[in-house]
Amino acid sequence: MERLRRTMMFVPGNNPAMIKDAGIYGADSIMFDLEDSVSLTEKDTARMLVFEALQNVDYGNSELVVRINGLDTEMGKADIYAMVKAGVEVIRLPKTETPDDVVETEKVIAEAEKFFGIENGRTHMMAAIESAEGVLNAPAIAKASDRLIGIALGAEDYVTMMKTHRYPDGAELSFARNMILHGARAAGIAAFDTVYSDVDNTEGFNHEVEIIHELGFDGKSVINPRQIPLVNAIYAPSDKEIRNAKDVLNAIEEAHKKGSGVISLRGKMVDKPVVARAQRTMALAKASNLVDEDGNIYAK
Ligand SMILES: CC(=O)SCCNC(=O)CCNC(=O)[C@H](O)C(C)(C)COP(=O)(O)OP(=O)(O)OC[C@H]1O[C@@H](n2cnc3c(N)ncnc32)[C@H](O)[C@@H]1OP(=O)(O)O
Ligand SMILES: O=C([O-])CC(=O)C(=O)O
Ligand SMILES: [Mg+2]
Repeated sequence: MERLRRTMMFVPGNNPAMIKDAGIYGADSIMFDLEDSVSLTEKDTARMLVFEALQNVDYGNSELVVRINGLDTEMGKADIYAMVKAGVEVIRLPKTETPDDVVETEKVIAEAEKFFGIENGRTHMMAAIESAEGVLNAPAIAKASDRLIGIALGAEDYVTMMKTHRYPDGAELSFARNMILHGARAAGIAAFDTVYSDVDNTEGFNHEVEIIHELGFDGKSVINPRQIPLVNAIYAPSDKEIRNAKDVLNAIEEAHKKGSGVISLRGKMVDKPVVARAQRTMALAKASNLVDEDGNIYAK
């Protein structure tokens, strides 16, 4: 089963208190930031703090990601070398415009792995897409490296360069979201939605999460621990969905025993894609602590 990445929490790389406690909120992925939440004068300090944390702090099961500065800045190469040395799981490339940006970054990552005697390919990557050119290149970016685990929308930069801003209905992001989602799915990797900056606006946040959940995004970048349970609640399957998924899995097992790959359940056809969706529902239910090992719903 693929790794669950419903929430990826940004943590400013120059904030020791946030870095220290980032593991206690249950984010699927923690993303330490060396880029736009860190001022130029703090870049070296942030790189050092994140390096130390990656080596010394236990973040449990959370996946560890670092957003580096791009290679078009003077920090990019030093960020990559330090994070590879520290053993980061995923390097997030910001403001990706072209597949070449991914390839160039991968080259430096591979160099760094060789330099530190680390197994080639151990450091994974993800690419954030934050401009018109990046959006138009999303399918090619998603296929630019085997190291990529996913691509993500960076909507704050994107709407700025598109000469608009964020609206409650998300119409301004519709094309970018669809390009990124299709690019990711065509490449067989994950798709992540962008941050929602209005931290106190729970209703607006929930509305946005409903939209991206319906579209099929794997998850969303978050900027505050309060946003994590809200995403998880929307991504958690309902009791009805869980019961139906269990019935589907039981029905297909019966069908397989009879040598068939298709069966009817309450008048609806059950076949391979329906089974795959049921398996995903059960995995989400387990990750959300809604069912036991056998898939039985816990009493509430
Ligand atoms: C466009 C972009 O590039 S977005 C990506 C870059 N931006 C970021 O990384 C911003 C990250 N988020 C933050 O800095 C903050 O959450 C803010 C500024 C948005 C809001 O700050 P606050 O209102 O002070 O947050 P809040 O009061 O909810 O904090 C509650 C607790 O959560 C902690 N916390 C808040 N955000 C984070 C975070 N992102 N990571 C880890 N811990 C956090 C706080 O330290 C605080 O801990 P405490 O109770 O032990 O003191
Ligand atoms: O990637 C994100 O969601 C945050 C970001 O940098 C942006 O929106 O510009
Ligand atoms: Mg950005």
